[in-house]
Amino acid sequence: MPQPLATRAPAKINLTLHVLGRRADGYHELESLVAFAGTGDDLRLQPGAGLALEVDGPTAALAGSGADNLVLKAARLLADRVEGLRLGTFHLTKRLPVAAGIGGGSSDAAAALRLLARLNGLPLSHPAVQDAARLTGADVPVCLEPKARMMRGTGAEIGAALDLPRLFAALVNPRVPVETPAVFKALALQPGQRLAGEGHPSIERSGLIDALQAARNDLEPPALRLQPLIGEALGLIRRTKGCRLARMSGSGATVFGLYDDCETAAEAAKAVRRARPDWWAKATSLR
Ligand SMILES: C[C@@](CO)(OP(=O)(O)O)[C@H](O)COP(=O)(O)OP(=O)(O)OC[C@H]1O[C@@H](n2ccc(N)nc2=O)[C@H](O)[C@@H]1O
Ligand SMILES: Nc1ncnc2c1ncn2[C@@H]1O[C@H](COP(=O)(O)OP(=O)(O)O)[C@@H](O)[C@H]1O
Repeated sequence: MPQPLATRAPAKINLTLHVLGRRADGYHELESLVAFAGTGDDLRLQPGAGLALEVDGPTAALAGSGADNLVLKAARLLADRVEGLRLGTFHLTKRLPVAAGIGGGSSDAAAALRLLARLNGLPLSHPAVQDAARLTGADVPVCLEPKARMMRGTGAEIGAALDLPRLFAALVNPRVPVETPAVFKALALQPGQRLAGEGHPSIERSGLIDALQAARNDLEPPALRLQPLIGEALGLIRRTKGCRLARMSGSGATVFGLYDDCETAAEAAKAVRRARPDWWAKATSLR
């Protein structure tokens, strides 16, 4: 039997997320600095006949293993574009909270495309891989090669990988799902409407946290209106010792705190777990 292939599907964190406006087709134009966490899901592919998916892990039931799992959606979209694509059985170990603003499903889909590309000798720059990523979901292209970079447009315009210093973070999710379309809808922009706001600060290696402080997540206010527990999570993170910045990722509900070193981030995650043992809290590095 051929050896299984394996890859990590790291959590995606939007360190910033500026909404520039809404396009005529209803999608929103974004400018977002995206980074990836040390924590994530794991995906294996056992090459073989047909396409199948098995899912286990703490959040498996929430992600589901049916045809609408983004792993299968991405694999099908690639198989539709590459004749004779070698497939097999995927095994997903699902740990990330679902519908959480950290792109777990998108990262899983991107991981599936990485494994299929490796199995079939396709570069990730291959048009079929790029198209399958874009058509699976707005966040999938940035997850294909998970390194910190700027993401623009609706998500398809991906900047070069950035050489940023490692950031130390605590991620907190109050275990309430927040649906991305509902948050964009609650922004209440009309098609064609632009959102006024300071431009995105330039991102450089030095003074990174200062630049992040000067930016924002425009989805935070509408998400907070829909799910007030996000405000509670932000308050809790903000009060942890050594917190340099507290912000929501993506469309929520996961929030993150940034710290100067990994011990302080670990202490913060511990403090959150003590205060809210029922929540998901994890210390991790971002890059
Ligand atoms: C908000 C972000 C920020 O990175 O992340 P998450 O909160 O999902 O992690 C992404 O833009 C989400 O990407 P993704 O979750 O892949 O979105 P999709 O499934 O393609 O789209 C879900 C819905 O969100 C809205 N949507 C998405 C992206 C975008 N630029 N404008 C939008 O208006 C649309 O209503 C769309 O129908
Ligand atoms: N592999 C997967 N992991 C998580 N969610 C998935 C997956 N496949 C499909 N989904 C569906 O995609 C939706 C968004 O999930 P997810 O990617 O976790 O959201 P977010 O990007 O907000 O963190 C959920 O409603 C979930 O049911």
